[in-house]
Amino acid sequence: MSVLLDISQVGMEFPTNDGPFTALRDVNLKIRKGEFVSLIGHSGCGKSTVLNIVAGLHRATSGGVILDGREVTDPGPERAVVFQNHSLLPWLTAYENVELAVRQVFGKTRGKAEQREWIEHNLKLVHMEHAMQKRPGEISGGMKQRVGIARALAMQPKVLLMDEPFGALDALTRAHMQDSLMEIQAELNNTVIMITHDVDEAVLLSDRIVMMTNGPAATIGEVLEVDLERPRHRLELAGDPRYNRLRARVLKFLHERHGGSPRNDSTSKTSTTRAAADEPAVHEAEGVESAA
Ligand SMILES: Nc1ncnc2c1ncn2[C@@H]1O[C@H](COP(=O)(O)OP(=O)(O)OP(=O)(O)O)[C@@H](O)[C@H]1O
Repeated sequence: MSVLLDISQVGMEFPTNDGPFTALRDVNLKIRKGEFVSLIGHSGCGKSTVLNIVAGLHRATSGGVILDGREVTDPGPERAVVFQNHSLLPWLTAYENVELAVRQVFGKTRGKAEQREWIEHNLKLVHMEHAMQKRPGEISGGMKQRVGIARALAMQPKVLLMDEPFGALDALTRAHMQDSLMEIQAELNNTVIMITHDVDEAVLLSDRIVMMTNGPAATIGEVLEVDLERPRHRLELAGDPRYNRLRARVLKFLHERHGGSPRNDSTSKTSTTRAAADEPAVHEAEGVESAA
C-alpha cells in the first residue's frame, strides 16, 4: 500500500513572551491510504499541534506535510476535521449543517437532487436520519458529534482528522460512537488520524498507535501496530490476551517511560506488568520511516 500522508521532519516553535517555545521537533510519520492511526500522549505534548499542521491551520516552522503528492500549506476540504466540541452552527438544522459543507465541496459539480441524496446518505450513515431537521440545541452531545462526523464524511476527505472526537461524551455514548465509527470505517475505509487520551479507544479503533513523548520538543516515541483482525468486538476483545498486551504496552509507555498519567480514567483498569511476556510489534520513532 502506498503512502498517502507524509509528515516529514516537522518542528514547531511558537513565539511567546519568554521567547520561542519549541513544541515539536523532528516528527516523522508516513500514513498509508485507509489506515486508522491514533495519536496518544500526555496532555500538552503536542498532539493537537500535529493535527493542526496536517489540517493546514498551523504552518510548521521546519519540515512539512505532503498529502497525496501535494504540500499542505493551508486548510482544505480534502482534510476534514472533527473537533471534541461539535462546532456545528447553532441556527442551522443537522441537515443544513451538512449541506453547508456539501455545497462548499460539491456545489459546482453535483446537482441539487444529487446533493440532497448525498446529505441524507451521510446522515443515515451516522444514524441521524430521524433528526435531520433538528437544530444542535435540540439534540444530545452524542447526536451533535454524529452530525459533525456526517459533515466531515460528506466532504469525502482524503484524510479525516479527529481531535478527541468523543472526549466530551459519557462512557456509554462513547462506546456507541466507537462502534458506529468502526462500522463506517468498515464500509468506507477512510484514512484517519485521531487524537485520544483513552487507551482502550486507541487499541479498539486503530491500525497503529503513535505514542508521543512529553514536551517541550515532543516527538514520536514509539509506534505500536495493532494487528487484531476486524471486525472487532469490544466484549470479545476484553478477554483476549493480545488485546490486553497491546493495551498494557501503551500504558507502559505512558506511565513508566514518560511519567504522569493520561487524563482518561479508563486507562487505569489494567496493570502494565503483562506487557513484557510477549511484546507486540513496537517501532521506535526511527523505525516509523522504514515501517511505512
Ligand atoms: N499558539 C500557541 N502559542 C504558544 N504555545 C502553544 C500554542 N499552541 C500550543 N502551544 C503549546 O504547545 C504545546 C503543545 O500543545 P498541544 O495543544 O498541541 O498539546 P496536546 O497534546 O494536544 O494537549 P491536550 O492533550 O491537553 O489537548 C503545549 O505546551 C502548548 O502550551
